[in-house]
Amino acid sequence: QPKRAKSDPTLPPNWVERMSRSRGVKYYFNVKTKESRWERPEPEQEKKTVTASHILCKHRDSRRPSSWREQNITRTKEEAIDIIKKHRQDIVDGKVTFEDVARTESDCSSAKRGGDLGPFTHDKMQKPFADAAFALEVGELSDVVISDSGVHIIKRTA
Ligand SMILES: O=C(N[C@H](Cc1nc2ccccc2[nH]1)C(=O)O)c1cc2ccccc2s1
Repeated sequence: QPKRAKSDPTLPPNWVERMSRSRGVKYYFNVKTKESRWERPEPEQEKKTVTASHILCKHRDSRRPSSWREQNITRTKEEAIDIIKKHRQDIVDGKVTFEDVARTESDCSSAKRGGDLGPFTHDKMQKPFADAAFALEVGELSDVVISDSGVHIIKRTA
């Protein structure tokens, strides 16, 4: 559904506007919980999630230049970008599957799950990563994405 504006005039589900006869002013009533309140309830901030997997190649300037596969990561960011581009090409050429590459090559602990991060809302991941993941269609593979953790490619799965 479309993103709701902060000043959204509609009310969240089950809430109705009523008039208080005694005070002659509006109040709000939840027809489900029978709760009533004077202040207008805010529309729920939509909790849209996407489910995605990724392959991460860390480098020496990564936030944590260490991983399950390499105790002290010293490659440069440029080298990490080249490595991720090669993985992406192999996946696109059908030489390997995304999950198999993630399992052996990803510097993220999600490597154990074929790179699967599970479902997440936009606010839960670093912005560049979240922006890229939320821009993908289901099944789509991202371009190279740079975050403070390193260099990623992302596949949206749901
Ligand atoms: O932040 C994680 N792992 C970091 C590396 C990393 N940095 C990320 C930044 C954005 C998205 C995924 C990312 N993974 C690490 O292992 O140093 C996560 C691991 C897992 C494992 C399962 C599900 C979610 C997550 S998020």
